[in-house]
Amino acid sequence: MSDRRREDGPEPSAYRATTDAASDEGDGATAVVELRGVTKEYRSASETVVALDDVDFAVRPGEFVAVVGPSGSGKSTMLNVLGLLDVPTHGEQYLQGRDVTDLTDADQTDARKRAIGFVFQDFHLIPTLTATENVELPTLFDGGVAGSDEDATARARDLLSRVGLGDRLDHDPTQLSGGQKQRVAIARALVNRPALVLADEPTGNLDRETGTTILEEFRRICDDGVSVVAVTHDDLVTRFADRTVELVDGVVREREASEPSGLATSADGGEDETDAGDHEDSHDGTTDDGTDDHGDRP
Ligand SMILES: Nc1ncnc2c1ncn2[C@@H]1O[C@H](COP(=O)(O)OP(=O)(O)OP(=O)(O)O)[C@@H](O)[C@H]1O
Repeated sequence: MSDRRREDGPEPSAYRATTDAASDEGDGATAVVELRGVTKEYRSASETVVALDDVDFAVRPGEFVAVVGPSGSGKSTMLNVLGLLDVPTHGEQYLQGRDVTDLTDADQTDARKRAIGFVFQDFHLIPTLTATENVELPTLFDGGVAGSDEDATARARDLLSRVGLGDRLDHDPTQLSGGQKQRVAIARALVNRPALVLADEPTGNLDRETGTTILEEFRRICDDGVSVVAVTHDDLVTRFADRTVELVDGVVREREASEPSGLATSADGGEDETDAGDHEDSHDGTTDDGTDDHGDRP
């Protein structure tokens, strides 16, 4: 979590609304989302696959958590459950302190729209809409920004400016680079002021340098109190995350900070020269030499 945010106190968030009172885990921290003893089984006539096996997992406000693990270990299943896109077979789930385990489909959709934004590997932008229209899209189904009477177009433009695309507002996705498309997708994920952003391989289609700019964007989001959970095979993501959890055969375990990742190194196979170390030790918006690495963006 950001030291800067703690020092600065409760500034109004540029990205998200104040959340409802959520459960206190006993250490003063509030879980944005929590799984308690969650098991997810896929049953067919011939077999039952246990994709998640008695998983306990909680994310605090402003925390950036990377979820890694081998193919088939349950990462996508966990992201779908966290995003209220799939329901646990057993166990309990809380969103901002509210028990969402047994919500109706309609209530689940409502909770998802109000609290969760999604970012995908292949951006999922509508090619015939401008960047601004793509960001506005989630608000169109709800008659505006969730829980607010804010003008959706103005909010979309503001968010695009915040992610460095103030000069690309009316471009369509075919006129944008991969990194720019992903930043549009991040702005879209933030439009309804979510407490939680779920990202599925957010750097998967990006080169290392562009991936770094996207991860810096996630860090800025977290600095503003929004939590990010990213499923990834990319070692770079784990370097920017506050912590990494590993799934193996549906069982989750926390990875120690000192533990080697075991993931692939740089995309070109060479030695890793990323500046992510600046972020590992200091999530406060400054690099080790004290310069501001946030540019003039929030
Ligand atoms: N709809 C489904 N029906 C049956 N089995 C499923 C379904 N979805 C996933 N599974 C199984 O659940 C297990 C976990 O799958 P999941 O997609 O969550 O893994 P993953 O870690 O995301 O894999 P990858 O890294 O390859 O995307 C796998 O054994 C998979 O075959």
